[in-house]
Amino acid sequence: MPDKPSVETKEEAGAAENGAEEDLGGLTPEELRQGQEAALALEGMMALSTQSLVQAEVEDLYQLERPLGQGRYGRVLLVTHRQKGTFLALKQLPKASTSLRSFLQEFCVGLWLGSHPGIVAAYGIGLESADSYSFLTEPVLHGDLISFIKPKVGLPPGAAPRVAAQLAGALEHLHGLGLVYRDLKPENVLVCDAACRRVKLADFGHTRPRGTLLRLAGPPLPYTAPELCAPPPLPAGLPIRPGLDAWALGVLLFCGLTGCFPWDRPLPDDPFYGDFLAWRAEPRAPLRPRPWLGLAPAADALLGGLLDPRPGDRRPVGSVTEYLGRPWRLREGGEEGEEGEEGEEGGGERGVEEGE
Ligand SMILES: Nc1ncnc2c1ncn2[C@@H]1O[C@H](COP(=O)(O)OP(=O)(O)OP(=O)(O)O)[C@@H](O)[C@H]1O
Repeated sequence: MPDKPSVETKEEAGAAENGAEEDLGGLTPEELRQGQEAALALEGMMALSTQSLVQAEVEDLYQLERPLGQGRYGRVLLVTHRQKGTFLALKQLPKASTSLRSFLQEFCVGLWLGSHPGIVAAYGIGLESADSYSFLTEPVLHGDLISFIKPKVGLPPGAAPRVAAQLAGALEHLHGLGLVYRDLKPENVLVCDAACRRVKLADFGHTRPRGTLLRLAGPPLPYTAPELCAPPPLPAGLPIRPGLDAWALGVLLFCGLTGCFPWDRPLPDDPFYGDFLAWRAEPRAPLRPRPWLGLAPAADALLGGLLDPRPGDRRPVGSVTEYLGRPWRLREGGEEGEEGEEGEEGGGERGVEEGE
C-alpha cells in the first residue's frame, strides 16, 4: 500500500476551555483537565529543549550508513556515532517544511513517553543544522508493518493479536499521559524481528494533548474517525480524545486480518462504509459486507467496539485484551480457525496496496 497522507487537521492553539460538558465535545471536565496539564508539561519540555539543541551538521557527528525510511515530513537514516560506533536512527526534518515548534513538539513527545516496550525509545539528543532539525532514536531494523501485510490476505498467521496487544499497550500508555496519538497506520508501526513478534510505535509528529481543538483540513482516510469528518461541534474544532486512536486501531487491525481496507473513508457516500453501517443496524449474515467474510466472531466483536461510529460508545484501545486467545479469522469453509494456521484469507475487494 503506497503511503497515504496522515490525517490532515488544522490545529487551534491550546486546548478547549473549561465549560459546560456539552461544549467539551464529549470530554469530561476531568479528561479535559488532564489534557490541559499535558499541554502545559509539553510546553515546559519544549522551552527547555530549545536551549539544549546541539548546533552541528549531522555528518560532523554521525556516519551515515543507509536510509531507513522516508515520510511526508522527514527522512530517517541509520547512522553510527563517529566516536562510539553506536547504531542510531536519525530523523531529519528540513527547516523548509518544519518549524522549530513542530520539531520540538515531536522530539519532546518522544522523550516524554519514556521507556515503554511498545514505543520506539528516544535518546534525548536534538540537533539543529543549517537546513534541518534532527533527533535520535533507537533503530528498528525490520521495516514497518505495511511490508508484513500481504494484500487480500493480511498479516502472517498469529501476528494480528500480538500486534494488537502491543499497540493497545503503547496507546494506553500515551493516553494515560493525557495525549492522543492521531496517526495510527501500519507505516508508523516498526517491526523488531522477521517473524513480526515485537512491534513498536514511532512518529509522534501528530501527537497532541487531549482536548486540543482540531478540524479536518484534508480528505478523510480510512483511519479518520467519523466524528472528525463531520462538521466540528465547536466552531474552532473538535476537542480530540483517545477514541480517535481506537477507531484507527480498528481499521489497522481490519487491514492486518484481511489485507484490505474496510472502506476508503467513513462517510455514508462510501459504498463499503454504507454497507458496514447497514450491517451494524441489522447484523444478519446475508448483510455481512464482503470484506468482513473471513472474520471470526471474536474479531467481529472487537472491531465492532473499536469501530463504533458514535465516539461516546466506542470501546477503548485496551478492549483488545478481552479478545486475545480466541480465533480472529475463519478457516476456509467458515469454521473458526486458530491464529497460526495457513490459508486464511479475507474476502475483501481492495487489497491494501491498491489505490491507496
Ligand atoms: N526508529 C526507526 N527505525 C527504523 N526505521 C524507522 C524509524 N523511524 C522511522 N522509520 C522508517 O521511516 C519511515 C518514515 O518515518 P516517519 O513516519 O517518522 O516520518 P514522517 O515524515 O513523520 O512520516 P509521515 O508521512 O507518516 O508523517 C517510517 O515509515 C519507517 O519505515
